[in-house]
Amino acid sequence: MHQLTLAEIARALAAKQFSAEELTRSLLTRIQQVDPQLNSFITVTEEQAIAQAKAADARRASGESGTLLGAPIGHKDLFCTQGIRTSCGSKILDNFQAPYDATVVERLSAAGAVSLGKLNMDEFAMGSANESSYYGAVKNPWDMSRVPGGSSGGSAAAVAARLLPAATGSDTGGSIRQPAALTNLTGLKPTYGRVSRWGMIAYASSLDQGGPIARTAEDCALMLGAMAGFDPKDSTSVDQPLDDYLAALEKPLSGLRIGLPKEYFGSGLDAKIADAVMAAVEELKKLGATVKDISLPNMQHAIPSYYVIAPAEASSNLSRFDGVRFGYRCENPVDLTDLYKRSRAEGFGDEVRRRIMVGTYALSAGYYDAYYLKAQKIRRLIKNDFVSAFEEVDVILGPTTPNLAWKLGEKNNDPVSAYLEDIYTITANLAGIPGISMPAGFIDGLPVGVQLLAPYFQESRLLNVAHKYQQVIEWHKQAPSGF
Ligand SMILES: NC(=O)C[C@H](N)C(=O)O
Repeated sequence: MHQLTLAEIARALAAKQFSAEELTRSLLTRIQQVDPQLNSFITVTEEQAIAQAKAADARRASGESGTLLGAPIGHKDLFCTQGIRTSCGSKILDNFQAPYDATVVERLSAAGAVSLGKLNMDEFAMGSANESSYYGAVKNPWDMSRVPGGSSGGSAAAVAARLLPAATGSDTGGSIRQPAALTNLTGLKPTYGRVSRWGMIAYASSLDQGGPIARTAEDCALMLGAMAGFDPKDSTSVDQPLDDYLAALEKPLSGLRIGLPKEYFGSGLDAKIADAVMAAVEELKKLGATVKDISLPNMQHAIPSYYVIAPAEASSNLSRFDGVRFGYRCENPVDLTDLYKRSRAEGFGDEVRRRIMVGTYALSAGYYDAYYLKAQKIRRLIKNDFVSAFEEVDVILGPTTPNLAWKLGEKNNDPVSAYLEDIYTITANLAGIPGISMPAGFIDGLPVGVQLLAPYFQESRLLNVAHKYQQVIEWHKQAPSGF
């Protein structure tokens, strides 16, 4: 059962090959057996999952038939879940139980999805390796001595290891696409504003966006259909009609114009990854696509501007964790200042503290214009690059990451080298456009991802291209050995 995709599960449940309860119980047993080595879950919600599965079976018995009815999923542990710990991978929220469900959680459960638990992540989504979690590093099922990517590393590892067919993630600078690439999965970052951020703990509010991680584009379409849509509770949510993501999957690719930005193939890219990416381009050409060389001239400024904007927004967002209102409080504070200082110093990990300090500095009087404002101006230039590129092409294609999954601990003493791993993904967040990563082969047994970017609100186009590609290649069907 654990090898089935969401779409296959939907068919099997409809054909009564097994019940949602049977499926849920079998996956819960598998999680119990397999996850201790991987560490992909922070909290397994066994009782709630069985109750939800029983409810899904009852709904089906009374005539309902939604595609996600009874489908097992997991949530990145930054989506608030009522009465269940939502830790954000941090000690400071280790004791936090949200009083409400995030809109994404609510929508998926209304569709009948069964949540098996909360998935590990980099602390406050800050990281590309899932090593900054208070709950320990997550392992990559393709090589247990390597990282699964981050910050949605628990979501990626759990889906790659067939503990779950799909999971939610969030992407501020690549956190859905990069772990998907490093674990042979398909991960979609929707347009900024497409998926509600209500109840998704904020890291960098002008960049954060929730989205799905699954094995196939078809499954991402199923998930997105339930997750996306206008939410009056999120002021950045966009009131625009949803596409029929499933119907769009089958559109032929003849005439599709693909842009290959020269900046995505420059120095810093592993040559073998470049070859795998070009092999994917050849497959897409066979399906009728045409290819054009393009340029995104301001891409070189993306990392520096992101690493000003994201920490600046984080320093503001994370000021609410003060030891007073909720979360961790230090023992025996001598006065209020001591309470703030020690609760935050003891509650946050190194990477989060580093970013709060960088962000606070960037926003401080006298430096705002020099850093934050300048970074915002660069951001506009990056956006304009995409707008002009999309006048000539329908999608932009390149590698998702410059390197393969690295060894656990390898970049711990060099945060900048980890920041550089986001080079190809960050621009989509700065511009707000959607992006997808899809499996495109292996190098020395490690997965390679190809990234596709599209104009605003064209998630259906991305899912369509990835789906058509997945019908002619087999990469996404490969499972890590032993799983
Ligand atoms: N959250 C993300 O999208 C990951 C990115 N590597 C960051 O640390 O900001």
